[in-house]
Amino acid sequence: MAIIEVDGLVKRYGEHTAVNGVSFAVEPGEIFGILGPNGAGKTTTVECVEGLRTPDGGSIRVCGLDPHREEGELRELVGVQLQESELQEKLRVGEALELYSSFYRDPADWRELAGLLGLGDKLGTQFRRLSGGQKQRLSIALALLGSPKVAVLDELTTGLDPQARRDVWDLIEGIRARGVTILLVTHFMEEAERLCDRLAVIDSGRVVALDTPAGLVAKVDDRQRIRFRPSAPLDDALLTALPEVESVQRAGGRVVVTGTGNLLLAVTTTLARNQLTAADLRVEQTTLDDAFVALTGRPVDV
Ligand SMILES: Nc1ncnc2c1ncn2[C@@H]1O[C@H](COP(=O)(O)OP(=O)(O)OP(=O)(O)O)[C@@H](O)[C@H]1O
Repeated sequence: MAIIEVDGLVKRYGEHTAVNGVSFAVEPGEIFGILGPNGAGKTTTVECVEGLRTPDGGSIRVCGLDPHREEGELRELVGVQLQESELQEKLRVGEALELYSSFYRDPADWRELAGLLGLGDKLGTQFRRLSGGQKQRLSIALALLGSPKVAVLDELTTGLDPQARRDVWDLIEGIRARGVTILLVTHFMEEAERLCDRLAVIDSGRVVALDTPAGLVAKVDDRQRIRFRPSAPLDDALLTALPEVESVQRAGGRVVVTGTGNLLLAVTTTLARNQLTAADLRVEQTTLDDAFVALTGRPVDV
């Protein structure tokens, strides 16, 4: 049974419909991503899931509870990542963890959690003295203090350098391995591809696609492109005769073959049969970026 069920969610701000019939279901133990351009309605959707906003239509169940009506009970089951601005600059890491753990009936051991998140030697450090990555890890620790079944993480790695971002990804995978279901809002294709089991792409308040990262890419385009330099002049007809090949072009001394299926095997076998080899061979496939542009009509804004 799904641990999060969102069915036909509608949320309006005055005349503006920010979320217009969003539906998705998250299975226990999944990392489920919500991806979309700026203003698509991602944050509004997860704020409704967290019980922070009242929907204007549709229904939501999280661990079987209605987040709006049963917010008190939900607090014990759902961990929400705090925004940076919500923590006092002078609060020390240990104080913040102790304070926030007092909000839960059955909190996790905050010292152990700090160790797990690499903050064990920062307990006496004021929030304002932490690096971006440390602040982010603290906000994740705070989201996990109540030993939640579900963690909702919004723009998890925005503002982090590539190494800190990768460290946070490893951390999230570790948290999932402990059985926590994760609902993740993200702008980053690499993050979505690396972390998420499934993704809902939201655009203008609607789900435009819902699939695994690989499924989204395949839905949009399963074509591949191979580039190489042939070891001797090549007759294009050898390649265009192959059922896998759609087109053969030349670019800067290279042959560019576009096609589907097991294109690489078909092309390399044909070359070998004709005593040719391919130098500088590169295979390019449609990426999640390409899929996002095809689905929403625009590149993702960072
Ligand atoms: N409190 C609010 N009052 C009025 N309009 C709002 C409010 N919060 C969000 N909106 C509007 O609702 C739409 C959806 O906003 P939301 O923050 O959910 O999008 P988002 O996909 O999370 O965007 P971003 O990636 O920029 O954070 C936007 O047009 C936004 O301007």
